[in-house]
Amino acid sequence: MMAPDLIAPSILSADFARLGEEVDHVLAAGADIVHFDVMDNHYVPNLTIGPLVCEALRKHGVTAPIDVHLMVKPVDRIIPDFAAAGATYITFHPEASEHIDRTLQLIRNEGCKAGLVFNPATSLSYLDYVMDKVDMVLLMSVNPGFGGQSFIPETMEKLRQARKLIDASGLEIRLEVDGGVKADNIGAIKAAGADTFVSGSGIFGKGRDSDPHRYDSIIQEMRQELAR
Ligand SMILES: O=C(CO)[C@@H](O)[C@H](O)COP(=O)(O)O
Repeated sequence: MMAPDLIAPSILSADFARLGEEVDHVLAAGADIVHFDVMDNHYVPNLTIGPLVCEALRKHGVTAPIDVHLMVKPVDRIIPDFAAAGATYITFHPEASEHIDRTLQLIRNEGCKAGLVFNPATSLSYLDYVMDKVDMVLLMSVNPGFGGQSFIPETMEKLRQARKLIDASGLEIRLEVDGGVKADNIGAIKAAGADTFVSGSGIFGKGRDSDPHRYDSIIQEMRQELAR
């Protein structure tokens, strides 16, 4: 049975100068979880935010789950810091770990939910021997590093394959998709098997407009598309 849909605004596209307020607004508008992109200018060609910002959001009063997507290599050293900072999910790329099984166990041992992230050209076979140690499978529908890119259509078939693997496992594993997700394709992405939808520019937009009601209407529109 499919888990309830979760909408996860990617704060990469938020106004960082007003981050707490931006997160409050998207959550008040009906978003379910906060997607938190960590880039190290090494694994990906961009540099973003770390555990201090995650902790600051918790101190600000954010109680919603925080879904930390680590685009960081090597990855293990930073995991305890994010757990201490209040991360709920911690996901990482298999290419960024020398010992995938160990990294997944480390995340769970730190009290967080663990996930593996698949770039568009990364094989789902990385799941083969670790399915029982995974709480989330995240399929990138763009190459990681930047917001505002276009959804790669081949992701639809990969989502169908991942959905089959998850259903066959009988385990409670979320299937998240990230990159180019907007109100006009979210319905088709759900139909392909996703249950967790990351959207950055699709929710925050490019204009960095501070009108919070904009978030109400876009998240409502996404919910309507998901309910079709
Ligand atoms: O991890 C990433 C990019 O590497 C994403 O979370 C982006 O932030 C998604 O942005 P949009 O494609 O939705 O604008």
